[in-house]
Amino acid sequence: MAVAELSTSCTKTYSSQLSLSSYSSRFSHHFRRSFRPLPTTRNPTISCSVASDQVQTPIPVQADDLKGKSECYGVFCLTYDLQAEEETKSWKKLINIAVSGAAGMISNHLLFKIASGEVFGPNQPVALKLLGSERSIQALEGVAMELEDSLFPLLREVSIGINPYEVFQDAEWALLIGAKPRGPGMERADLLDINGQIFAEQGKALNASASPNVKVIVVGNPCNTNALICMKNAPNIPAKNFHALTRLDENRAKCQLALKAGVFYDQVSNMTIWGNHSTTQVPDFLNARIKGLPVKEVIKDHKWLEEEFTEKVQKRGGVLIKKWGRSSAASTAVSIVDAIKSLITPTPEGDWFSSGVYTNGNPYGIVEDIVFSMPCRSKGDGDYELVKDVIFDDYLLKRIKKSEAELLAEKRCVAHLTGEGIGFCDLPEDTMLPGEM
Ligand SMILES: NC(=O)C1=CN([C@@H]2O[C@H](COP(=O)(O)OP(=O)(O)OC[C@H]3O[C@@H](n4cnc5c(N)ncnc54)[C@H](OP(=O)(O)O)[C@@H]3O)[C@@H](O)[C@H]2O)C=CC1
Ligand SMILES: O=C([O-])CC(=O)C(=O)O
Repeated sequence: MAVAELSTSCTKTYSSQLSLSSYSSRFSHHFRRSFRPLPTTRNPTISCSVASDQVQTPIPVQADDLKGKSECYGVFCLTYDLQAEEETKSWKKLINIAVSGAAGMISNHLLFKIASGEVFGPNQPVALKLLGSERSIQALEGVAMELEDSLFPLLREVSIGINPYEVFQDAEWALLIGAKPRGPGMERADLLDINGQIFAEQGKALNASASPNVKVIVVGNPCNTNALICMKNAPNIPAKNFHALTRLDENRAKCQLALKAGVFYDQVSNMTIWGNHSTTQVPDFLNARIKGLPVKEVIKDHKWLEEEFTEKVQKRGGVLIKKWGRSSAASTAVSIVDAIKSLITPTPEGDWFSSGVYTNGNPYGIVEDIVFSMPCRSKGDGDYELVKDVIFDDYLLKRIKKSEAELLAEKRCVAHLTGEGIGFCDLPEDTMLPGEM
């Protein structure tokens, strides 16, 4: 089946039959310019273990070694018996955390938080499994060196590799951050396809290699649809385990409400972001609370809520890029930590958190079979339930519908990557990431 570009600039069809190489060679010039097929053969992972009772000489790994060998890295080649030490023998079983885009900006903040114990707790040793690419492998070694030099007691294994099937082996958490940023002149449809290929491949790899109950948080944009693609390519993993990160949007919304109300942001609760991590997202001021009161009772300027507040949250990422010259990385890492903690800690009574999750069985009438940000509660077991007691008004429903329509259009656009036929892109003109303006 041939790929055909249709007449308008944001309308394309894609076939699920094409291999990556035939796809890239037959597609339009900017795909050819920027497309990099993922490795299809298994490349070695560098496994770095400090969890058994042997002691080995550290051998630094050179980038060139990666193709042929599997070696541990520096201090992580040393091995220890955790049971032999008084301090470590009460620790929990080591958990495996896979991170893609591990040499990127967000990961540069996140990895050190995880390794420090800030995320999973002071008795939880962690293994970091870092996924890079041929492009980033040197940088990934630099990251591993910084992890070494940080002397984190809880960091017991580090592995780096460029093959997701190997890096995701036995992963209990997969934090999928790596994705191509949208470049000048690139259509959203192109971005959906390029990044969708990455997430289809990583879904397959998770399906084949990860722990069957792995929790997956997709950060790389467009994260809702990437999460859907990943999920569809991983049929052995429960659909409920896939999240698209909208926690940064929730945090941004809480901050703006606190600022307007003149309170500290810990007074803002029940903050839902509905929908897509894009400029159609809906920060819900109808159900949110300030000091336990409905926001609309505290902030009387409802026009501000509907217009300024909503737009501020939707476009916060773009404003930040203009100031900083790059997209939010530190606050995104913090929000990933928040998202994980929300799943491994019981949600405070009466409160909830937002996450982009699979819509099947949702109680709000949102169309099924998409990944949509909704209010969730957790018992702290890694799972969540959707919150039932939320209210809607016409404004909220209308906005939710718009985000839903956008996600349905994105889904049609990636049908070739979800096993649902030929992708057809008829995206709304104003479809944007929060970082774009
Ligand atoms: N959901 C959310 O709230 C937010 C999401 N984001 C998204 O997170 C993602 C990562 O952001 P950030 O860490 O700042 O980005 P960086 O540019 O610093 O890192 C991105 C990583 O993606 C990888 N990548 C995968 N494919 C490609 C490709 N074709 N071209 C270039 N790089 C590629 C690269 O790693 P490698 O070479 O190892 O594959 C790179 O290190 C982006 O998609 C961004 O839009 C950002 C902020 C908030
Ligand atoms: O558009 C981007 O890459 C940044 C982003 O998602 C955000 O800041 O919310």
